[in-house]
Amino acid sequence: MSLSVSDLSFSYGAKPALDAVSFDVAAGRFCALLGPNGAGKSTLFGLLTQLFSSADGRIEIAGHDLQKAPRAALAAMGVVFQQPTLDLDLSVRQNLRYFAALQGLSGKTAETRIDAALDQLDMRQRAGEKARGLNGGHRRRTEIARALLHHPKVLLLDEPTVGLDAAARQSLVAHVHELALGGISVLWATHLTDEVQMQDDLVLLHQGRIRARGVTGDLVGGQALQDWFLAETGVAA
Ligand SMILES: Nc1ncnc2c1ncn2[C@@H]1O[C@H](COP(=O)(O)OP(=O)(O)OP(=O)(O)O)[C@@H](O)[C@H]1O
Repeated sequence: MSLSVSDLSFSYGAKPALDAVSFDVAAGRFCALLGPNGAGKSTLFGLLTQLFSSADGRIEIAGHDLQKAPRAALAAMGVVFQQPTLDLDLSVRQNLRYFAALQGLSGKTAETRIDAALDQLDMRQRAGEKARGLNGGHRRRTEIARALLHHPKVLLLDEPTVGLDAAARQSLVAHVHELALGGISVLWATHLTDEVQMQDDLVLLHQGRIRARGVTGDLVGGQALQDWFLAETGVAA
């Protein structure tokens, strides 16, 4: 498994936010982490990225234990956080070059990887433009390209479509599904059911617990995902 989470629990003081969460994402799979506001998605991302840690449970990334071998585990992971993190005064290519340098990539290797990543997100023709001039969808695609430069095995995205219009959302969802088809494991956190496709893996998180997991089409059994989600959580998507 590229990403494996076992028995993970976390509390903010006395307040439990995650309770014995376990799931896996295999290579080449798009896994939607679906849950209403407050479900624990951001807490899980915080643990996966080591913003904080928990003594309860285990996280493995590409076979590396995040507690015991954090450098190897984190090196196998690309992350797109909920809050945008581009430098708006730099061009798309400069934003990627800076990140490549942080990863120890420079010269021709860096440029080749930057071109390849921009191609994957259909952003190569905009490489020279300042990030400030891009719309929200193109900014997000730039951030995803940047997260791919070090060739991670796992890509984490925390509600990446927040603030985007419907067309940009749809395009981003399609691009990231294509990345999964290329072999990377994707964990996509969202509270929006229309971002999930029937062939995707789904982890339904509600009030810190996993309520269901499996292939989306199998879980919903012919219902619309939105109706199933409402029935499972009592919250409209
Ligand atoms: N710093 C914190 N201190 C105390 N409680 C917190 C803190 N951060 C989150 N929580 C609580 O933990 C629970 C899980 O929150 P979390 O932000 O992980 O959920 P989420 O699914 O990401 O929701 P959202 O979509 O609103 O970000 C919620 O009940 C939330 O109120």
